[in-house]
Amino acid sequence: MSKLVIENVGKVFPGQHGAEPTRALMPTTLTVADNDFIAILGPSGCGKSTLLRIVGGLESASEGRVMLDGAAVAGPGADRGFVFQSYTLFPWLTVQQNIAFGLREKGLPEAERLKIARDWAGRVGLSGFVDHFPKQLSGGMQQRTAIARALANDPKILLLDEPFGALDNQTRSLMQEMLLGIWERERKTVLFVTHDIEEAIFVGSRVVVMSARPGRIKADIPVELPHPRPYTIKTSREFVALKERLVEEIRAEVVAAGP
Ligand SMILES: Nc1ncnc2c1ncn2[C@@H]1O[C@H](COP(=O)(O)OP(=O)(O)OP(=O)(O)O)[C@@H](O)[C@H]1O
Repeated sequence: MSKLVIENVGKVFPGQHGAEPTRALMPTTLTVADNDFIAILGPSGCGKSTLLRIVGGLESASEGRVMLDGAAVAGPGADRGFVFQSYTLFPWLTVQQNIAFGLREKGLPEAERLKIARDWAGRVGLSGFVDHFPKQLSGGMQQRTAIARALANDPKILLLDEPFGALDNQTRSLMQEMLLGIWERERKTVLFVTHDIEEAIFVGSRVVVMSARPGRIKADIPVELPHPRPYTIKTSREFVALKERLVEEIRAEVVAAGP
């Protein structure tokens, strides 16, 4: 059964101060199976974030509808876990308290919230940092915390918008492995927006390529690399062939998008 159905979802932003409206997203249809890991690639401004924000209920669609487990999405909710590129932790809370934060809404007693948070801190490699505050953490550790916070709530779907975009290459690579490891163990349904072709192939079970603005889906390519995927898979023949194909797809769109 489909976990998520995005049905002819489009977005037009009204023009500000008499300007023309902006079409950010052409009517787009995408069906996501339970436990799928969809990487969404596309040139800057093609509407990737807009699509993700509509699924997250942070933005309303101008047309079409989003169904999650058969129910229409009508706003934000704890059944969707969001992680953004910029660090969004509460600076006055520790790592453990940040991870536990969303669990309040579930009405769990504090001891249980903190236990779940400690467990998730361990799963993202932050066991020794539960009492640290965000300003004491590197960017990578802050994003580990944000991912743990999103997952601690046990959402139906995880929505990641360039979560590793601000990290250096080495950290980014470690974060990809961590996220993929969690997915391989826990089997979550994930929508993951990225600019990075290699990242999309490494983590994704499908790569969806969007066209230049206003975006629509121009290719939907299964990644048939086996799991578990060690980072060395990035130099395998299959990986390199898929990367070459995607470079061509994206290049055409970046050229079409213009400077
Ligand atoms: N609130 C808004 N009001 C008006 N226009 C907007 C708004 N949000 C986004 N847009 C426009 O919609 C288009 C799509 O934006 P969006 O951020 O979804 O693209 P993106 O593919 O995620 O880009 P990037 O990869 O650069 O983050 C862009 O032209 C953007 O300027």
